Amino acid sequence: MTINADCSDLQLARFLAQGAGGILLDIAANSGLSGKILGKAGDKQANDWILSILHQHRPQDAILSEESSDDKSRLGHSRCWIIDPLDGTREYSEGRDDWAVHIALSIDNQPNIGAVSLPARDQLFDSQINPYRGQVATDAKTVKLAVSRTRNVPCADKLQTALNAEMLPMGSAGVKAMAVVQGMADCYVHEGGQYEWDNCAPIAIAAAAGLHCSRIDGSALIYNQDNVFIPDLLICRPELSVEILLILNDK
Ligand SMILES: Nc1ncnc2c1ncn2[C@@H]1O[C@H](COP(=O)(O)O)[C@@H](OP(=O)(O)O)[C@H]1O
Ligand SMILES: [Mg+2]
Repeated sequence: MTINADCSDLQLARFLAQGAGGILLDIAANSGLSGKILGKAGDKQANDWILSILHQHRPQDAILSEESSDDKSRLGHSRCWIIDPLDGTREYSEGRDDWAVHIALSIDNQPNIGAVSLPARDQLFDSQINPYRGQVATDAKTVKLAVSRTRNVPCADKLQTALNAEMLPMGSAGVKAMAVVQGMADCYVHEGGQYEWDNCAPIAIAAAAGLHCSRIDGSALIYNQDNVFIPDLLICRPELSVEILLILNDK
């Protein structure tokens, strides 16, 4: 796979998400590896390839990747690529299809450009996606919540009770965020922590699609920070955001 030297940031993000997805599918199909060893091999090979392309095409830009050490030199840069070469490593290792590749470009701490591939589903999303048009995920009576399939999320339980909502457990932050973008779910809520690479590209895409994106106290999500831990997040249909924020912040 190749890409033109004069490609745009969005074209590059799409190329990286798709190419790394192909590498991950190939390793899963042909390496003979399984379980955690498969996950580690996939993470490393996808990361190495993404970094080699970024070094070639955007040598001046900073990079923050889950799979690379962080010397914090990125803090002096306006432009920082924020990468999760394999989000949903657990699900990938188990041979499931709910895992993703996240490629984001943060400019001045904002999640400006994003591409997320769901390679096992042959899907690719980016931050020039058509705007959200108020599509309804359900029969409009039952709110559907995308939640972690392996982690306890107390605030999702709170929403389920208050809204009589239906839980849709699935792996990967990217998969859950894209479920809301696609209208398969109405809301993705997480607490207990994530890192910038887990949500920067998904948030860039969800925000471009017109969805509400914030921390669960309603404050903004900010990237390329000194501390890359992000305690919680909320992505939901915009017309639900006021009600959901009130429920989440009702003490
Ligand atoms: N409490 C927590 N602390 C750190 N990372 C977390 C976390 N909860 C979820 N994540 C990360 O968020 C991603 C989605 O998790 P989940 O499917 O449980 O919602 C996973 O990324 P990785 O697969 O890249 O490690 C997972 O590690
Ligand atoms: Mg991740």
